[in-house]
Amino acid sequence: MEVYLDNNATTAVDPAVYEQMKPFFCDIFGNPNSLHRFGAGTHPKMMEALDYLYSGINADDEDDIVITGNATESINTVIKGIWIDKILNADKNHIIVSEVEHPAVTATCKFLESQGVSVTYLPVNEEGIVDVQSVKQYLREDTALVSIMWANNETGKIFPIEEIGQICKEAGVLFHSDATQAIGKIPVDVQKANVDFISFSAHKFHGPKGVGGLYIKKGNKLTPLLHGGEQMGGKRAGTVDVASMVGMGFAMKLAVEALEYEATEVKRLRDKLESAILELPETVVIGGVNNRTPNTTLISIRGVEGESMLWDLNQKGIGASTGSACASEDLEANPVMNAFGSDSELAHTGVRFSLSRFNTEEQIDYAIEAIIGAVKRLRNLSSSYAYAPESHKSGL
Ligand SMILES: Cc1ncc(COP(=O)(O)O)c(CN[C@@H](CS)C(=O)O)c1O
Repeated sequence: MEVYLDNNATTAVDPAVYEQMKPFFCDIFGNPNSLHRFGAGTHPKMMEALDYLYSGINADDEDDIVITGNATESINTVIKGIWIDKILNADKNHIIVSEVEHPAVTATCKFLESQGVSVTYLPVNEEGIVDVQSVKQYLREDTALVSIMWANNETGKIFPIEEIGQICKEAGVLFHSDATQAIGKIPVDVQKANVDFISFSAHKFHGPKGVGGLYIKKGNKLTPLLHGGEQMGGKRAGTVDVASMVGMGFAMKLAVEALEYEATEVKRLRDKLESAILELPETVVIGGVNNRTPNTTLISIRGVEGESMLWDLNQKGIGASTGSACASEDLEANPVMNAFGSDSELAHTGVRFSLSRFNTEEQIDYAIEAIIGAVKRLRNLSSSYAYAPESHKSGL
């Protein structure tokens, strides 16, 4: 049996999404910017896709949603656009992010630091989220942007976006949230959250890889990352991938319709898997079990190297990860677990399981049996592991 439990890395395209995309490869193939019928033929479904995207995040008609290549591009567009507009060409020079952001945020901020920008990396508390008051505490006269993720890709922890948005609004500071791990898992309402920008990727909610979105609240202007043709009103040059845009829009529609299923059935299967693993001694959920996206659990299993566990599970047809896929290659300690203050040994023991609406009870039962067997086998093989209850910190 094959069981895919790495949906925070990427999801399968929903077959219904694929059906919507098919016509735009060989039949309705015109360039949307062409004035003739072959180009105009793409417009109805492109407009429908935008309607689905706007309603999916409760965007106002006067707001903008720019179709990008992925969340990484959307995030770079916001952070580098603010750098150009508010720092290089104005009097700001400070950005606030959390220390557990995705590398698309942190690496971009590191680049800006190399260009002389001051960046504050807010710590997370024992719950794994940023304290709202710490945002207020670090705001400065020259703060150009606050960028805090909506939900963490490794722990699933949900951040207090509405409260942070209110603080930024009152302070007159622009607020971006990386919503990549929120859309399709929990409700995302850009009006309630007081965000100026959000970023997202279609392949996180059963849309195609290689297409994403950037929400820009009305009244906000950003120097584009990509210059060229007049696509997206000049906000993102380059011929639009029509099939992917249509796919992303339809995936958003289906994802919003499935939020109730995520909150109930997907959560039930995640809890079943997690509870079975927590029956084992010296296991703990990183960040605790509250206030998370319904599909995600990051579990530390003392005495079991994350990579060894993944190899063992892969042999049994199960796909999971030790943390974000983009950090999988390096065998560094998990930065999110480091942020929790976990010791170096523990920081290598995290395994992330992230479910989707396509996982079944049978698959989870199979995975539980395989995981329990793998843990027992690997602990028996470990030269350093001996069950000593007093040695394991409860919680992280
Ligand atoms: C919160 C967050 N923000 C941005 C991205 C980047 O998405 P792209 O479609 O690659 O551009 C991701 C993708 N995180 C995957 C791959 S590294 C994970 O395994 O956690 C994300 O989780």
